Amino acid sequence: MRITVIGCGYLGAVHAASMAELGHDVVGIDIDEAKIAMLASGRAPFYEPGLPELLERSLAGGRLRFTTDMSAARGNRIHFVAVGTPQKPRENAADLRFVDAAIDALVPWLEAGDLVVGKSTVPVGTARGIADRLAESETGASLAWNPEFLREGLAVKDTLHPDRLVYGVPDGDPAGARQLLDEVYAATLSEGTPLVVTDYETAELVKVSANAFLATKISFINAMAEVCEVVGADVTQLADAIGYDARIGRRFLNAGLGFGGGCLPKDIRAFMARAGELGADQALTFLREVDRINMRRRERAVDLVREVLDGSLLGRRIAVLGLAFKPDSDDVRDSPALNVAAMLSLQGAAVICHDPKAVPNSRKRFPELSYTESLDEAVADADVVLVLTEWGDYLEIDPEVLARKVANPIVVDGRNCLDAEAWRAAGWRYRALGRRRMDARVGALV
Ligand SMILES: NC(=O)C1=CN([C@@H]2O[C@H](COP(=O)(O)OP(=O)(O)OC[C@H]3O[C@@H](n4cnc5c(N)ncnc54)[C@H](O)[C@@H]3O)[C@@H](O)[C@H]2O)C=CC1
Ligand SMILES: O=C(O)[C@H]1O[C@H](OP(=O)(O)OP(=O)(O)OC[C@H]2O[C@@H](n3ccc(=O)[nH]c3=O)[C@H](O)[C@@H]2O)[C@H](O)[C@@H](O)[C@@H]1O
Repeated sequence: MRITVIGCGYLGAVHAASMAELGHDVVGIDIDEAKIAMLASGRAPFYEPGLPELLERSLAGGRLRFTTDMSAARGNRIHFVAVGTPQKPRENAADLRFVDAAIDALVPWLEAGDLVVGKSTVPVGTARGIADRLAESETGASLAWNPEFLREGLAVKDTLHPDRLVYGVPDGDPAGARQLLDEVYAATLSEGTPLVVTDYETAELVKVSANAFLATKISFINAMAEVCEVVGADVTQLADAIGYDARIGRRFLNAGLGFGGGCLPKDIRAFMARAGELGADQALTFLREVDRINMRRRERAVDLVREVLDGSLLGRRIAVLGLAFKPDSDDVRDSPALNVAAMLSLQGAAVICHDPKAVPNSRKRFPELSYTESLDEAVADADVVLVLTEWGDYLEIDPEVLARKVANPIVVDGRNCLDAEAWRAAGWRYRALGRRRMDARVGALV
């Protein structure tokens, strides 16, 4: 099948390379010339495990190319739209400018029988509006909505082997969108991947409600962490214990700094905004609380650092390990870690930041912070070490070795990811969000 993918960011680049991996003939189109130049030369413009290998294979095999020229869409049968839908400045609503511009640019190249397939995350009602525009264009092209559920860091696996596929198609599916999409995803469907074929609105809502549920689950456990902090209980044991109940499940119950990234925060806000426009805002007021609980975690982390430094941040040397919003990604969009680093710096601390992959993006976002690519340099003479993103590199740190490099062996585990007992045994004062205070030096609860 000849396929266009419009928008080659975290979603689109992986989607284009994965479609080529499935054997299709794919052209990826983006307005960002630098990004396209990198992709065309086989380099991923962001860190995503497995993507460089996919790019290399498909580019060499001639099944994949990249361009900024929309006319390359001509003659293709399927046109995926994977452009950004960020939060509007100073508003909760999604900014649909990029989707509108992509459709405008695509329409002149569409032909009868073509299928435009929305993948971007959009407010419910967007697809029907685009379908109407396509109908007015008299190109004979039609629309399906096929939301994407991939996770950064696992994007290639999630695209090639998703938990489910969802197709939003018009009533009666006159253009045979389902059949075309079944051809696109034939290899995936042959693995028994569950498929939900539904209307546009349900497809759009499946996407945002899935993200809203995940955000709610994280904020639920972080609300429990707040209570644990007050009574001296341990949220990680609590999560383990409730997670054994199959109805609850342990996944997405990791308490800590909360959720960030280019999707969960903006998606729950856009969902609330859309519900408000539809007069259904009461249904989603709980998401406001989910957002607030989430943002409070960042402030709590700053308070905890101040607490372990006996009340004063001024001039104190703080090693921040981890800047990406999650491990195995270089994405710092709405990153809790970077946000905490910036807050500490603003409050007068001498912050030095390390991340295995996200330093360049962090530097662009906050040039005023100090960065290093060397873990040793980051922790040298630190008054406190913060682990804010649970990269594998940090989980492998030997606390005994690290203790010899810092000024004070104090660690704040913002992700509840370290082996607390091992760090305490190595002489560290270990503190974490949502867990009781235990000071190795006095060997008791403090
Ligand atoms: N990042 C992720 O893990 C996932 C993202 N999504 C959704 O996918 C969409 C894209 O997200 P990301 O890839 O993260 O964003 P991104 O910002 O990394 O990529 C968006 C790309 O679209 C390009 N673009 C903007 N206007 C264009 C136009 N008129 N023509 C061609 N290209 C254009 C930009 O230059 C950029 O490269 C969003 O709606 C997001 O919510 C959905 C699932 C997963
Ligand atoms: O719409 C999207 O873009 C994507 O958003 C999320 O994927 P992603 O943002 O890549 O990352 P997640 O693994 O969901 O993590 C999101 C944030 O929640 C945090 N998190 C996750 C799990 C947890 O238990 N606790 C927790 O704080 C992570 O640290 C991270 O900051 C969803 O998981 C994907 O299904 C969805 O496609």
